[in-house]
Amino acid sequence: MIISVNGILTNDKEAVVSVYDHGFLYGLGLFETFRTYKKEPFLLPEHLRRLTEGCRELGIGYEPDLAHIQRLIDELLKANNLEDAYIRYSVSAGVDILGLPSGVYQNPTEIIYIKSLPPRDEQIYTQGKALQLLKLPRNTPEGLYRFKSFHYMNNILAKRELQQYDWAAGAEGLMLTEEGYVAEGIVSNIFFIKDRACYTPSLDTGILPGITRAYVLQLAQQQQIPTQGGLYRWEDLLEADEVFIVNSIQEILPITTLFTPSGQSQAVGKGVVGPITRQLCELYN
Ligand SMILES: C=C(O[C@@H]1C=C(C(=O)O)C=C[C@H]1N)C(=O)O
Ligand SMILES: Cc1ncc(COP(=O)(O)O)c(C=O)c1O
Repeated sequence: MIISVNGILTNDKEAVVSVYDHGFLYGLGLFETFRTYKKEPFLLPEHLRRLTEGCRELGIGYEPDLAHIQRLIDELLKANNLEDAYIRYSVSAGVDILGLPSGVYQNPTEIIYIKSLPPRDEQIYTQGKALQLLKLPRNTPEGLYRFKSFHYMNNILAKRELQQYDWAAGAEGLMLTEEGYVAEGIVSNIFFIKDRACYTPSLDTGILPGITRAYVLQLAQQQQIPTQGGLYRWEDLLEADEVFIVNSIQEILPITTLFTPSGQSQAVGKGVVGPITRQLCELYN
């Protein structure tokens, strides 16, 4: 694939970063993952805003420029002959001393990855996916709130646990906080519907403030569906009428089966994709 490294289109097999890049040395980097629809990146300003705020907090001297990124995305789509693509826009802190930094990172490394998207599985929107409760708790954020940082060890350990559950092939893994509150999926935020109201874990649980989470909350509010962020337990999902998960690549994914770590399973509501989930899926994008 052709990717962009500091604005230069590069064959991904030849792209290199320094061993002194603090993204490599200390995981000090942020990224945004989003998709394009017929060459148009979806919710790009919102992604750039989250990236800007993270760079500011971490002292990475980098300010995303919408026109610059849009131009690079256009070039990458053309170079890779794609229209609907998975884009990962990464900014690492860049080269600095061997040791923790003391000031602002002045030479960040900007990398834009691109890959094709898997074919859309229409069955998910009729039959739904499974959600596997994991034993591994969600770690606490790096700072006062969670960055979309390179630090995905907790997520990767969660995926390794998920792979132990033979019955959960294709499921998303769900992590709880240390206190036992519903947090988020390995790569998704979660919602549930009860008595026609829409609930999602509060950002106070330390979850990623997902771009799609915010967008879906807006969609629900525009449809006069009551929404609430709060502290919820696994039992709330067991008693829910509908459950779905969201992220910028997979959009809104209905959940119709819940699994515990012991393999016990339960259908969500009537065991079919619920009406509000269907309504939000139809409204998405
Ligand atoms: C982990 C990445 O991005 C996340 C993964 C997905 C996905 O697999 O569907 C979607 C968006 C992000 N939550 C990444 O490395 O791009
Ligand atoms: C842990 C986690 N939560 C939530 C999300 C969804 O975030 P977004 O809607 O910004 O893609 C992701 C996706 O990157 C994620 O990795």
